[in-house]
Amino acid sequence: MTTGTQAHSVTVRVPGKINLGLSVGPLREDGYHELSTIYHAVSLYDTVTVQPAERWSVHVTGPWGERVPTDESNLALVAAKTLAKRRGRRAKVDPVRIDIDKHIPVAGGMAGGSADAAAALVACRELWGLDHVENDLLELVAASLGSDIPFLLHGGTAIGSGRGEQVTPVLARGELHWVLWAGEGLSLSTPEVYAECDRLREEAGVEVPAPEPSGALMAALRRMDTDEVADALCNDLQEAAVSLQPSLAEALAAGLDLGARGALVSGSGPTVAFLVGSQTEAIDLSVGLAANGPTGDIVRAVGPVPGAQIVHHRSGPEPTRPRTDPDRPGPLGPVVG
Ligand SMILES: C[C@@](CO)(OP(=O)(O)O)[C@H](O)COP(=O)(O)OP(=O)(O)OC[C@H]1O[C@@H](n2ccc(N)nc2=O)[C@H](O)[C@@H]1O
Ligand SMILES: Nc1ncnc2c1ncn2[C@@H]1O[C@H](COP(=O)(O)OP(=O)(O)O)[C@@H](O)[C@H]1O
Repeated sequence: MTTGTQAHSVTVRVPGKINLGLSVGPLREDGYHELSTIYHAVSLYDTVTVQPAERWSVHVTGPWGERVPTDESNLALVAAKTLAKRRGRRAKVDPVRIDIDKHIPVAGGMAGGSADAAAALVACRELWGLDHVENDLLELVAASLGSDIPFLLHGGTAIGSGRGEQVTPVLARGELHWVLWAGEGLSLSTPEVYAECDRLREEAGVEVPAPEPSGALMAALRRMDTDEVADALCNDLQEAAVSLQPSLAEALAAGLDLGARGALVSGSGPTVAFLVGSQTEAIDLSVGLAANGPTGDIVRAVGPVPGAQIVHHRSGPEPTRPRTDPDRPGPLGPVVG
């Protein structure tokens, strides 16, 4: 898109995700597992702001800020630098300072690092005026950096296949209400959870079939019937996550006892997602968990919500109004108002 004036800063809001279904196939030769997953973006957001600077840097604030690396390994910084390399010969780009306001649990199975990477791609494309970088190229760059990143460009509810990087939107109407629980001091490494899943399967001597989307879950989403969705929630990584972090079993049981319609570990965990029927039920469950559940951070959220969206673009001395309606699910990439 053409901005006319040089942008001084661009702010992008990006959601975390849960996996409503996660079917994990056999280990591939490249070290990844073939997947069929149903991603679902929820209203727990990080905010990523980029602005031109003398040198590349990243600064992180917010409740999870202290757990995020600010060195060269930060995924938002990696994403920005990768886009800078892929910009094409004529486009000139300056280094950027990246500010992340971190609300998505770190190493929690909600793809927070991937979310920041997706946000950095959308923000830098806008800041640098890379109108020629089409969504397809942005998706390619995203996929090269992490399996979950392309989904965070889309948001909504979508099937992920391949290693998770191939994303197809699911037509689902209505809203689901969630209570998210992130246990105090808990974190799990994604590769370790996949490895534990392989180990448990080998130990049980099970033949691993090709992954496929759950028909029951797809049907429940078409009807958007909360109880049907609750019954169809499934995650092949849950057993492995609980094996590595046994306290998760207690958290899952506590939420169900306190009235959740359904419960599952989000992706590789350890965040637990509880499905409830309404905002009132979400408040009741949050209060119940805070009073009687295991210690952790408790957040209410709804889904689906759109992926990485520009919410503020400062191109002159005065801040401009938000350019998008961040609550309206939209197509891939920013929607210019
Ligand atoms: C499990 C999931 C479910 O959505 O998310 P999280 O729970 O981590 O957020 C994803 O598959 C995580 O995706 P992401 O975190 O982007 O993983 P990547 O950086 O691509 O890969 C990190 C490592 O995870 C393992 N991996 C990842 C994806 C996949 N399909 N098979 C794998 O075996 C590999 O060991 C890989 O080296
Ligand atoms: N911007 C970032 N936000 C969060 N984690 C990041 C970021 N950049 C790099 N990381 C690293 O990525 C790892 C995975 O974090 P995250 O994406 O939050 O979890 P998950 O893979 O479970 O969804 C963390 O251990 C952290 O060190």
